Amino acid sequence: MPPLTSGSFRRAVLLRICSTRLLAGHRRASGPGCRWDPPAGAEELRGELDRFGGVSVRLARLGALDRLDAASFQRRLQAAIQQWRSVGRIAVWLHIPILQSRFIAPAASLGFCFHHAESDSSTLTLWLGEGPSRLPGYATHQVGVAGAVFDENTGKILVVQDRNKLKNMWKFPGGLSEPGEDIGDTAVREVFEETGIRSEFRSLLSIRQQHTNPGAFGKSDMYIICRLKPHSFTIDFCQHECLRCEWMDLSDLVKTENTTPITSRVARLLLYGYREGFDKIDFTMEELPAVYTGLFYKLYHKDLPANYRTMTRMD
Ligand SMILES: NC(=O)C1=CN([C@@H]2O[C@H](COP(=O)(O)OP(=O)(O)OC[C@H]3O[C@@H](n4cnc5c(N)ncnc54)[C@H](O)[C@@H]3O)[C@@H](O)[C@H]2O)C=CC1
Ligand SMILES: [Mg+2]
Repeated sequence: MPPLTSGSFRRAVLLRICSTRLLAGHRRASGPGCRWDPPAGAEELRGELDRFGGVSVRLARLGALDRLDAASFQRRLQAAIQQWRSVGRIAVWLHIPILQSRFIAPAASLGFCFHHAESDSSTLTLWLGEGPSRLPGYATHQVGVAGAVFDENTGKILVVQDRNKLKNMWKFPGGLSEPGEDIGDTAVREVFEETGIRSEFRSLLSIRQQHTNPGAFGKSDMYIICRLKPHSFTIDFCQHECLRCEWMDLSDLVKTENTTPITSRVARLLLYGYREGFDKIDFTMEELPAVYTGLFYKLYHKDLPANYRTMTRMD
């Protein structure tokens, strides 16, 4: 390395200080205001800046904390908060691996709250900006999907009675969507798991939204019913979940009182589609590219005539 002149030495020192600040999230990372002494202990809690002006600290990446006790952690976190405040950070996201959960209580005593938890870690947040917190909440809804498997050749619909319910009413087989699973795939999977029937996604028929749902741990519940076409017909139902399972005349499901209001309504919708054409009731699906991200998404809506799809101006 060539010897440093006094000018280049000063630039090198400034560069080092400024890059330290970038790691810790300093707003005024260049220019004469760059001189800065971090409070003792704050340096160990290095975080990454996000594009909103918050700092994200991942304890799993900070090896120096391995042998730290809760009280020492609290002192370091307090010093770090003081530093983040002084440089105008708006929020702190603290990601704590489950095996370092001893750090949760000290963080909470400094004002942190839970944002969410996954199986092996929890994330706590502290709002440092002005006014009430503008941080977005975590997942708000549970998504359940049912399959209305309708055989157009016989006019029969696949229905089950739930084993674990207090009242044994007829309903469509279905269940909770898994993370990353498409709606149609959930319907086909749940129908197969509960009834042994193989089927294919045709359309989305209805969405119910319900809040403070006891079955969703008090959160909101989206219950989506899809129309499926059967590919097999021999029932082999799941004894754990279902009490009964059968192919029922759609007209009987419309008439029966032994069903839930939503099942009854969708049975009427299906009867209307069966008689007048499914295009009257179907929201079909198309996969489209997302802007910027390189990902794809599924879009559901009523059929759009070809001339409207290609329309470039209003005639
Ligand atoms: N209107 C309707 O016809 C009905 C609609 N739904 C909707 O269906 C969706 C959920 O469908 P499910 O068939 O319930 O889901 P699912 O088919 O994924 O089954 C849930 C499984 O978890 C088990 N389970 C649930 N809580 C449990 C606990 N605390 N301890 C042990 N095991 C537990 C159940 O026994 C069942 O085996 C929701 O969106 C719900 O709102 C549910 C029932 C009726
Ligand atoms: Mg189920």
